[in-house]
Amino acid sequence: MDAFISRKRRHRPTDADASLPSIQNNQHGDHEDTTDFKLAVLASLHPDVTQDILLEALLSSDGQVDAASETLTGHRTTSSGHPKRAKTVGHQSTLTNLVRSASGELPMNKNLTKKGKTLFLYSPQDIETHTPCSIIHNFLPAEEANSLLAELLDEAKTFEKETFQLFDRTVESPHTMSFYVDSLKEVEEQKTTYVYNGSRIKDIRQTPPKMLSASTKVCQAVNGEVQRRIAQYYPNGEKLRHQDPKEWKPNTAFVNCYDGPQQSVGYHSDQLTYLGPRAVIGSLSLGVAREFRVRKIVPKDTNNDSDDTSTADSQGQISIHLPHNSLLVMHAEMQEQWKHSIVPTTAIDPHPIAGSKRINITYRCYKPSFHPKFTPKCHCNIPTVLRCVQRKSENLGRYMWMCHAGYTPGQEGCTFFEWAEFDDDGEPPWKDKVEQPETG
Ligand SMILES: O=C(O)CCC(=O)C(=O)O
Ligand SMILES: [Fe+2]
Repeated sequence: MDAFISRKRRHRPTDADASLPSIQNNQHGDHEDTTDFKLAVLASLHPDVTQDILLEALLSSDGQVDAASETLTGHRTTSSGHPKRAKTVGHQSTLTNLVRSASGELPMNKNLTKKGKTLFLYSPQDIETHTPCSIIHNFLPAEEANSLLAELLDEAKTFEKETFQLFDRTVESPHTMSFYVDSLKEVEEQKTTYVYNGSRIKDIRQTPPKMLSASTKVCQAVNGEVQRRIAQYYPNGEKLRHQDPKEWKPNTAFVNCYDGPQQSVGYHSDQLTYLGPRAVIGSLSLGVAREFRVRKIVPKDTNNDSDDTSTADSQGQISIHLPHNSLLVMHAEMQEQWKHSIVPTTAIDPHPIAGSKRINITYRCYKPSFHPKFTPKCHCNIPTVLRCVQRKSENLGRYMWMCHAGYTPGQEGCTFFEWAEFDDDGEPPWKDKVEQPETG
């Protein structure tokens, strides 16, 4: 997984400030001082406390993270001594029949979530109709899924939590992870060239055999799903602007391990720096089933107070059930406009092989033209991070290159900011300098 959170920059006025959009942090990515960011901070400091309790504490502390944290330290458990339980209002249903229009068209934009509510979806049809994701259950042959799970449980014994600097504290991610590339040469290159939140990832490994062979199947399935998505859901059956028309070929993966029901990852969008705009991600779940929550990012200056319940607002969320051996495809509209998370829960059904653990592999396609030797460098001489304006209507959807050195403990960032431009296929202006790998 990418850095699941990054610290808020100390504000220093810049020339770009006038036009600087308010941005969101994300995993392998971005937040700033949004409620999500504060909730993620609190979740890191209080991993045993449920999201709604965190939110309550934050609200009663006027949005002050430190004050909310103190409240939670005093009230971590109920009088019975048990951690407080979520009071999430949820409902589960098969919605397909309910929402299909008379013409049989799939009403993609008719979101059914409502402020403060969670809609639980299980069927592939419901999931692809109401979220930018599609899912394939029982993806690998059962034996293959089990042996891949065993291989990764073994790997996960030595996974570590990611640590990052947050104000004066060093905070740990609420689960463990490692990063995989397919060859030793790429391991070396990652160690010396690629930058994540201003520093290098320490634990980079070579993809083990079963994960590598699963990757071939993931590749085929994801490309099939992408083509189907374009044909069935996108306007005029055409790919999105900035979406890469070429075959999606995974060459890197974050493997996450969630050990027990309380391990989680906060709301984030995945970082696009090395994937480019409109990225597609294939996410294979193994072991204990968990809930994957998604929610649409609503620009801040949009009026969210209306009673229009057909529009997903910044609070309403959709929960996608991710059982063992399911492949979730996050499509090209996901990272720019939606956030996702794995929420802590109070109970799980143990898995016969994994016990209380869930393993998740997010297969990604790092693109040659987004190699850090090509992307803009900031004044600190560090390759910059690619972000998308997600919250402000002004400049919504525009991309920008920014310094991310300040996210590393002990390091100060600079004020570098540059709008990022891409052609219709998501290629940057320097694409002609880049040697493209052979396709096929
Ligand atoms: O565990 C999951 O399903 C999601 C992980 C994730 O969001 C990530 O690695 O970026
Ligand atoms: Fe993610």
